[in-house]
Amino acid sequence: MHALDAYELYRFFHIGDDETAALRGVSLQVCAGEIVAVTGPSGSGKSTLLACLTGLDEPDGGHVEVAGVRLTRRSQANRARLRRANFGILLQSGNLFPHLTVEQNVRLQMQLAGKPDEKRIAPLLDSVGLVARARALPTELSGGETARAGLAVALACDPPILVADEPTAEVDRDTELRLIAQFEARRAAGLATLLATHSKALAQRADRIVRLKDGRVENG
Ligand SMILES: Nc1ncnc2c1ncn2[C@@H]1O[C@H](COP(=O)(O)OP(=O)(O)OP(=O)(O)O)[C@@H](O)[C@H]1O
Repeated sequence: MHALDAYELYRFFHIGDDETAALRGVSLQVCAGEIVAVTGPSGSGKSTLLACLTGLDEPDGGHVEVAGVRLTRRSQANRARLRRANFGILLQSGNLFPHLTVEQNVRLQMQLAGKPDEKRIAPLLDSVGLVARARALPTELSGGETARAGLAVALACDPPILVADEPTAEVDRDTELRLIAQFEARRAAGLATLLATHSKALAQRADRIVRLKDGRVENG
């Protein structure tokens, strides 16, 4: 059984009379212990795909299964329950509460999942290179630091599936290597990781690359 399965996803956006087909029949699978990179030019549908895969957006066609359970076409509450149980999510819209520090955001995420673990917070922040910024508020972070703080929140409960949009955006080479090590540790632990990225270095370390172009998988 796959950790994550998407079948023939379609997503259309309408603005006035204009229609954008953001996803046009995208299928993909991610197994436990696998890192999959989604690449493609700006506007090819990566973020839309990640939102549909995590149930934050509803595809217009096709469906998504998480650990063999259908996620699509369920109530918001059911989707939220499945999301909480299965995913750690970092999307471009961000996942940080603005009035809480980085450390407090991570702690809250653990508490919400019913898995408080004070001892894990410092090592987790260290693994994303943010120990020195633990007490900073999101408004005090750079773009790259914000992405890494969001990644720490997404990783807080060792989710079975990590879905991250541009997790290494705006980071230097050393920090990127540190984040790659984090994803590889997930692979070794048998956890699934799906990353949308423009980074060649990151994509090269994935087990598989899914290339999107104009809402379709190019190499499927
Ligand atoms: N809420 C929306 N309303 C209208 N159009 C949208 C919406 N979200 C995405 N789109 C359009 O759908 C297409 C795919 O967008 P998407 O953000 O998924 O691409 P992307 O590959 O993630 O791009 P980037 O690499 O720049 O983040 C684009 O043409 C975009 O303009």
